[in-house]
Amino acid sequence: MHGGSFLGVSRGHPNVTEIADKLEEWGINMLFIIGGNGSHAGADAIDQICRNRKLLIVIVGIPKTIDNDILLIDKTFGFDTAVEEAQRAINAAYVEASSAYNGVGIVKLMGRQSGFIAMYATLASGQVDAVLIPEVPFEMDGKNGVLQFMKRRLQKNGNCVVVVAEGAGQSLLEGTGGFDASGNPILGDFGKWFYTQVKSHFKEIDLQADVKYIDPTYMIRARPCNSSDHIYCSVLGQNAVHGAFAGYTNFTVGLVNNHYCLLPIPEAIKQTQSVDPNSNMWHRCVMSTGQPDFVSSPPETIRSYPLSQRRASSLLQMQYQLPSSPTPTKPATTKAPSTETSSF
Ligand SMILES: Nc1ncnc2c1ncn2[C@@H]1O[C@H](COP(=O)(O)OP(=O)(O)OP(=O)(O)O)[C@@H](O)[C@H]1O
Ligand SMILES: O=P(O)(O)OC[C@H]1O[C@](O)(CO)[C@@H](O)[C@@H]1O
Repeated sequence: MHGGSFLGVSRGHPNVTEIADKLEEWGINMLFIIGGNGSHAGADAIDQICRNRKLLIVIVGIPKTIDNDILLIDKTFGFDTAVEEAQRAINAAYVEASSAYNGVGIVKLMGRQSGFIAMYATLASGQVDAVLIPEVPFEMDGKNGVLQFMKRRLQKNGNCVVVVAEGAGQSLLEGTGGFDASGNPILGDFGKWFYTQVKSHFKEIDLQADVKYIDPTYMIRARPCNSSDHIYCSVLGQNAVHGAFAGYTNFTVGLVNNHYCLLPIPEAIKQTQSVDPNSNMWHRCVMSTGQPDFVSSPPETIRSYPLSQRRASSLLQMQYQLPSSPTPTKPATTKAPSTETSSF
């Protein structure tokens, strides 16, 4: 087992009409497309052409991306491995930071528009002071800003580890305005920008700090898959073939609430799956770091009572479906929480 893809990867809009032409010319009657949102959009486009031409060609997607950003399915193939490797990078950052005097470790993780890798790796490591993802706005400066928080953590613990997702804080940067060959926006380099800001801020306030920046992104993506992903991938492959031989088309495969399912591609590509800041998982994540909302004015609905209560209350409300209350009360029974609507 090794990482990468022996089939090769593509960025850039292939000509879907030419693809359909070749399928027809070569008499291919099943096409399996492995990849993320873009690849599935391509699969959908090819399916449309095949339908228009009344070609009996089955088009199947297999969700493979470390980003885990495909709608409806619990996880994409590759995500689990990415989280495991990302957690190692966080551990390295923590070891460095905790060994240095006022050590600061900044770890950049992939995820263009979704912070799943950052969120899960943070949860898995338990060594993160703050995590910044694209879905959750934050401020750098001011008393509620990230920099003040980092200073407080340094004063309290003597070290601080911050995880930043690739797509975080784009509103704070000058956008590149460009797009890659596949049409994905080219992002500003938030990780490096953040590192520079942290360094110059501590210099400005005369706080001696040893700031290190770790960018393990391609090492994470290039890793051979772990055992869980290995099994998952095999089952996805088997289900893709079963579905194709059963005569379905324009579908993808995946775990949905822990059940293997076939899903229509048009539904799966309606939008990018992203971290829901109101989800149990994000709440678990911020509970584990203990980070506040890095904004000067939190949304109206949660402004009226303190952070500690707010977190407990929102967790209880979600898990036991209590009515909204500033002072959380104990649920009548302690039976297991009703099933969550999604694994996030
Ligand atoms: N609407 C579309 N029609 C046809 N092809 C598309 C479309 N969108 C994307 N593609 C093609 O699918 C391929 C993969 O797309 P993209 O580069 O966005 O990666 P992805 O599948 O989303 O996976 P990842 O985000 O993990 O890299 C590219 O060759 C891209 O041009
Ligand atoms: O190989 P490239 O073009 O640098 O792509 C990087 C992107 O690919 C991914 O690894 C997978 O979609 C993203 O997390 C990241 O933004």
